[in-house]
Amino acid sequence: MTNIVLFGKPGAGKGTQAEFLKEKYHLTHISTGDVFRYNLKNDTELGKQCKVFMDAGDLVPDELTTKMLLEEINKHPDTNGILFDGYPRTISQAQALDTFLASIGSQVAATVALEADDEILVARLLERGKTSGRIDDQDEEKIRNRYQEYNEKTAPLIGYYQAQNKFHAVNGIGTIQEITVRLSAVIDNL
Ligand SMILES: Nc1ncnc2c1ncn2[C@@H]1O[C@H](COP(=O)(O)OP(=O)(O)O)[C@@H](O)[C@H]1O
Repeated sequence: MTNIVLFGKPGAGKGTQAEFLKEKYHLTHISTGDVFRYNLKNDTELGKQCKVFMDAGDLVPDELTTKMLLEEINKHPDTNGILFDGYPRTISQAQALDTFLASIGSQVAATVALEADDEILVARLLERGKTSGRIDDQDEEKIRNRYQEYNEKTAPLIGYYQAQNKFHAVNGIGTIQEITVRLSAVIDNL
């Protein structure tokens, strides 16, 4: 299994790039944001539990998120590898992922980060909010809160993966195709 973590701030383009990478490398794409939104839309028990956090731009508690993530992974026992998009977002989630993957004889092969300036990303999200219907993309204050969550809770993962020699950063500014090429160069070298 080649498991890859796609890393980056909100709006960095993880979802867009995941669509290309999953085809190219035959990976199973798991987006925690997409799974949460699906549950919100369908008003499931999980959806009810995560709504208040998501609407505010806060992270959903680790326990709930990790339980959901492991259920998603278990749906694909024969996968070639998983492309994680939006998980892990905290050190505790990264540890839970490492423990789980080790228990099935696997590991994270690499974390690939899309880098971009905050101001460009905030503008991108506000633009996306005009058409996506996502409540968390329509209000600048909620967007700023997501960046604060990122800086406090998610940014420490850079050091976590650097310590394992698994962190690779690419420039996230350019055309979609240019960025796919940059990400592919990292993955091809693994
Ligand atoms: N790994 C996670 N841990 C906690 N909350 C998460 C996680 N992944 C997604 N969420 C929740 O879902 C929301 C949207 O996720 P996502 O679409 O990945 O966001 P973004 O576009 O901000 O990167 C987050 O703001 C958060 O509330």
